[in-house]
Order: sequence, then structure tokens, then C-alpha cells
Amino acid sequence: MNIQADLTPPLPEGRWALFLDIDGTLLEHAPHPDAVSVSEELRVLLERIEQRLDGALAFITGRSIAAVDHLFDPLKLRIAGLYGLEHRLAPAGAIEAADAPADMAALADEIELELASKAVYVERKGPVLAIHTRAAPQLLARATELVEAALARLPKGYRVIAGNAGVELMPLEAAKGAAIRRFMQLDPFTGRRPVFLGDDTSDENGFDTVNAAGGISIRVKPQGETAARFAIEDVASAVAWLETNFGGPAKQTSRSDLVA
Ligand SMILES: O=P(O)(O)OC[C@H]1O[C@H](O[C@H]2O[C@H](CO)[C@@H](O)[C@H](O)[C@H]2O)[C@H](O)[C@@H](O)[C@@H]1O
Repeated sequence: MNIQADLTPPLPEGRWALFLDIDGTLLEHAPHPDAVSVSEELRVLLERIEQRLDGALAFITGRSIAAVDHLFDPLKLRIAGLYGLEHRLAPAGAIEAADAPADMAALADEIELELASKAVYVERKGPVLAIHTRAAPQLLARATELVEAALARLPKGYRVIAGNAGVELMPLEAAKGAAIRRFMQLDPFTGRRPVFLGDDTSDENGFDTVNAAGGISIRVKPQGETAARFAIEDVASAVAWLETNFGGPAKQTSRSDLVA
């Protein structure tokens, strides 16, 4: 683990660009992807942060943009969805979807049939497939075997990434780091210092990107190796940290918010 818990990030004096993962970072994990909800407080906080940063705030998530809009309704932010396969570069802008390298619908049906368990949720996200085994952890190994075997039937460049209590199958170009780089080339992000909060394996290349850009990488609830330079112990502390540094009157970050 590469955590510099003794180094307090120099917030909030700089001109920051803020990138936020959603599940496990802003929202506690729930038994099912549709079982999460967004509080009015969180919505209002994000709105305020968006204004304070002159718009330099984006969600970087594995969920589809449609799913996130539904969840945060009526709030619409800049966003990279499906790990960067989709973008909305302005809050009221159109959604840009990358060409789908493969349609996983048939594969999803087969895997669902093979696992034959109502406790497993197969989330169909177009070119990305997530197998959720939170309610059936004994099936995670089998689900992983099945998606790994499926690689041979997919276009070159598909890969398997460990999810939180599950596993996901996605094309190589689905990468949070690339999504962050894309935003950083655009107004109002350009020239700012990136900060990225995430909690998962799929967030690691976002941390690498932000580190390379001289930014601040923060892993929520780290449980092992991470490229993130800082850590925050849980979702509630992450939201409180955002509130302190970006959401209200400027305050100094407390060292106790950051844990190794
Ligand atoms: O990149 P993120 O915003 O963190 O999204 C990652 C995945 O999050 C969702 O799944 C996870 O959260 C669910 C709700 O807590 C939980 O039930 C599931 O076990 C987690 O893996 C979402 O459903 C996926 O599509 C995202 O890729």
C-alpha cells in the first residue's frame, strides 16, 4: 500500500478538479445495485461543490449514465459512465457513447443459466457485463471462471476486473484513468489539479492517472495494495471530507480524516 497518511493534502487553496466514484465512495454498498438511494443532503452537497469548482466536478463510474441520472434525479453532472465508455461532458449536454465492441446479451443469458441462482444478479450494461454475487459469495469463483472462459468468444481486448462482491467483463478502453485524462483536456478542468476518490480495483488506474498528473488520489476503505496516496476509512468520512474541503466555507483538512 502506498499511503502517505502523514501528508495532509493541501486543500482547499488550490484550483481543483474533482472526480468521484459512486458505489462504495459516495454511497454505501447495498445488497443489490437498485437498492441504493441518494439522500437530499448528498444531492445538495454535490450541487454546491459543482458551483464552487466552477463545474470542475465529474462522476467517474462503472454504472451507465442512465442509471446514475435515475439515481441522482434531478441532479445531472458531468460524468463518465461504464468506466469511460460513455461521457457527458457538460451537465446539460448529450451523452456520447463509444461504439460497443460487443453485445453481451447472449453471453449474459448463458452465464445466468449456468449459475442458476436467483441470488446472483447479472447486470447487463451493453458492452459491459457485471455478475453480482454479494448474496451468493460461494458462486464468485464459478462466476469468475465463466467470465474468464467467455474472453475467448469476445473481441480481443476484453478483460475481467474484480468488482465489489462480483466480477465484471469489459473492453480495454473502459478505463477510469482515460476518462479522467479526457476531462482534464477540457474546460473547466484544464489547468486544475485533479483529485480522485474511489474504492475499487477498477479505480486503481484512475489513481495512477491522478498521481502522474500531480494530483491527489484517495482510496476509501482500502483493503490491500493500492496506488492511492491517501485513504479515508469509510463512505461517511469520505462525504464529510468532501463537505469540509469543497462543500462549505474553507476549512483546513484534519489529519485525523486520513488513515493509513
Ligand atoms: O464505479 P462505481 O461507481 O463504484 O460502480 C461500480 C459498480 O457499482 C455497482 O455495483 C456495486 O454496488 C452495488 C450497490 O451497492 C452492489 O450491490 C454491488 O455488489 C457492487 O458491485 C453497479 O451495479 C455496477 O454496475 C458498477 O460497475
